[in-house]
Amino acid sequence: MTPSIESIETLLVDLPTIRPHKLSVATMACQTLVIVRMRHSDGIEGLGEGTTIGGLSYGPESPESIKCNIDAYLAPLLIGQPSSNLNALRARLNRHVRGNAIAKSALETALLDAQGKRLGLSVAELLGGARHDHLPVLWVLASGDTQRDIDEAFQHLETRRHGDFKLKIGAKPVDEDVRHVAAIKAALGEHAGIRVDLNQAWDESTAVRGIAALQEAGIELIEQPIPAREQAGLIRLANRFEVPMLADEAVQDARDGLDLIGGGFSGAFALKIAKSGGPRSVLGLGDLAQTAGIGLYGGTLLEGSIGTAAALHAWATLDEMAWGTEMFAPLLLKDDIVAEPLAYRDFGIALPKGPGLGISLDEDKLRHYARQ
Ligand SMILES: O=C(O)C[C@H]1C=CC(=O)O1
Ligand SMILES: [Mn+2]
Repeated sequence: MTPSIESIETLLVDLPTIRPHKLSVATMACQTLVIVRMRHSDGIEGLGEGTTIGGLSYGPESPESIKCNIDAYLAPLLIGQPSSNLNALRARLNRHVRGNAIAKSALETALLDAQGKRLGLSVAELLGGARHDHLPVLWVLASGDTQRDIDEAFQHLETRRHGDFKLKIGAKPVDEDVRHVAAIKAALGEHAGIRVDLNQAWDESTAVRGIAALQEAGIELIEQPIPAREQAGLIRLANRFEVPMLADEAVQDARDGLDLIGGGFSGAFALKIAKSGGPRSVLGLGDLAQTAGIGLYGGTLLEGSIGTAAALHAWATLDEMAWGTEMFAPLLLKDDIVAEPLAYRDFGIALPKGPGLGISLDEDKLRHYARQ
């Protein structure tokens, strides 16, 4: 008998961060994971996860809306359906629910995890097979303090945990941000690549001034300097400067990718399972970018170990990513809810092995951190 989806449980899990994480849109002392436990009639459980950053400050979904919209709208569309046809289930969700890509990503992840466990295959194998079993991972310096960021960077270089760094800027006046970035770049010299992420903080004329100074300081990549909807502005900035632009919030899915490529964008794309609706859905944008010769970057919405593993399985199926990945968030959290933490070493992370995501829950930790 073909197995069917029996129940879908969602839990909000609050994990403290090891230090305040400061972005232009929010300062985080805690990350909330929306954990999905999807049970099937053959006794198999699939795990999924959705996250965002700072409640509603990053985008239109919050942890609470992800949970509520899964419980009220998405789960009822899946319960009772055959478990194994991911493409039919994706189409069903997209037909009846607009947007809500993070909620859909958590469900798509749980479906893939269950199917992998059922067939004895990893999620990467279900997606066509892994081309890499170790992916580079940078660290995000966002303590808000220049010297603390420099100390953090040297510590990660010495222990060979991270070799490149991304700086979160845009909350302070341009000149102050540029001084902060230039001081970190000067301290690290040629030891490490330094990129910045503005999270849409600047308008275009501020961006022209700021990027000129960042280029001069030796910064290698400028992520989402201006608002997501200003795609034409991002294309102009990419054409104006030698330092490449990385589209993040501006490129949610393949449709956005097509618009940017069609408009002559010459920078790189940040992929995120959360933006595109899951580890299978994100590959549409990945394939489009690779066809168009656009460099890729494996992005995160600061997922915990389950969401991070899901993204790694997707990234592993692609050609080598020109800009590596930022799948560091489990290390930003003080504790974990999985039995075996992900293995970070040699400036990167190992693709988890075993069927499905290759991840299992620590039930005690989950109970401890789950919101009542
Ligand atoms: O890139 C983003 O916009 C979101 C995220 C990724 C790293 C981080 O610290 O925040
Ligand atoms: Mn970003």
